[in-house]
Amino acid sequence: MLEIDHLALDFLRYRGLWQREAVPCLRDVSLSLVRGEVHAVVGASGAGKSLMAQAIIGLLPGNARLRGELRLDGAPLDAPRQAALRGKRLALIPQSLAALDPLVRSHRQVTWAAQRAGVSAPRAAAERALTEVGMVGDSARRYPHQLSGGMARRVLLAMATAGEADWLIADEPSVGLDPAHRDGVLDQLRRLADAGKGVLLITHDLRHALSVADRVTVFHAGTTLETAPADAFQGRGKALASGYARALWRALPDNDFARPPVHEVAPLA
Ligand SMILES: Nc1ncnc2c1ncn2[C@@H]1O[C@H](COP(=O)(O)OP(=O)(O)OP(=O)(O)O)[C@@H](O)[C@H]1O
Ligand code: NI
Repeated sequence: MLEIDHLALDFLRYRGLWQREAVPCLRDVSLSLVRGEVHAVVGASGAGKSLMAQAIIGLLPGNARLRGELRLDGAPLDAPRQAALRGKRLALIPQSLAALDPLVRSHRQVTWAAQRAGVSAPRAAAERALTEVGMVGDSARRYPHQLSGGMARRVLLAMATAGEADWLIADEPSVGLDPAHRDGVLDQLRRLADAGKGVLLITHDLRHALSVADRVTVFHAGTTLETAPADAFQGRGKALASGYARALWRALPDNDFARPPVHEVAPLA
């Protein structure tokens, strides 16, 4: 089990020449991932979802101050353990396409990821991972600048899966993809969970989350408001505990199409 327990995060920044102040970005984030599940985290832009992903994997900027606790299989997931497990047992599909190395062909980057993870036949693992995301033949040999945004995102997914990690943190893995490829990516995450991996799917799109997730955590202004089973999102949302989660659900076109709750987002104090 991968547990995130009351995580809070501030950024330290200079105010004037001498004074430093802490800018809060995560206030209270708790959720637990289990193997075999797709756990979606849904929330508006700027809510802190990517910071949570970076905190789990241990790749926060140096001026970040983190509180709270991360645990993996009951033991603290501290910085040395994150460094030891990153890319091996714990993989991230980053939100930013800039994570690709501009000077290296796609298939080589995927092979390196498999090598770093220590799999026994990295080339074959890379080939499999690229085929799985539909990058075959010439397209897999391109440099990042020769890829479309959606292709680059699929290469990042292949890099994360080539190492056969047990836990996969997918930060907006289907953004910018056409519907067929988007569904392909979501199906793949589902299959990985069905094969016993733990998958955290970060997305701002509740509909996409509900199409694959077992459980959904609703994230708002640096706080996890509630975690609900996917089937709690039905009807008028009476099974949901928070007004914000209900509002997100009812804002979907198939429901009331109520005004999206984005205007109600309170600034972080
Ligand atoms: N390195 C940083 N230094 C200072 N503030 C940061 C830094 N990274 C992120 N933030 C701030 O933290 C907040 C949360 O950012 P984050 O990227 O986690 O949001 P998000 O929920 O992933 O949004 P999106 O859906 O747009 O990806 C934002 O207000 C952002 O400006
Ligand atoms: Ni993000």
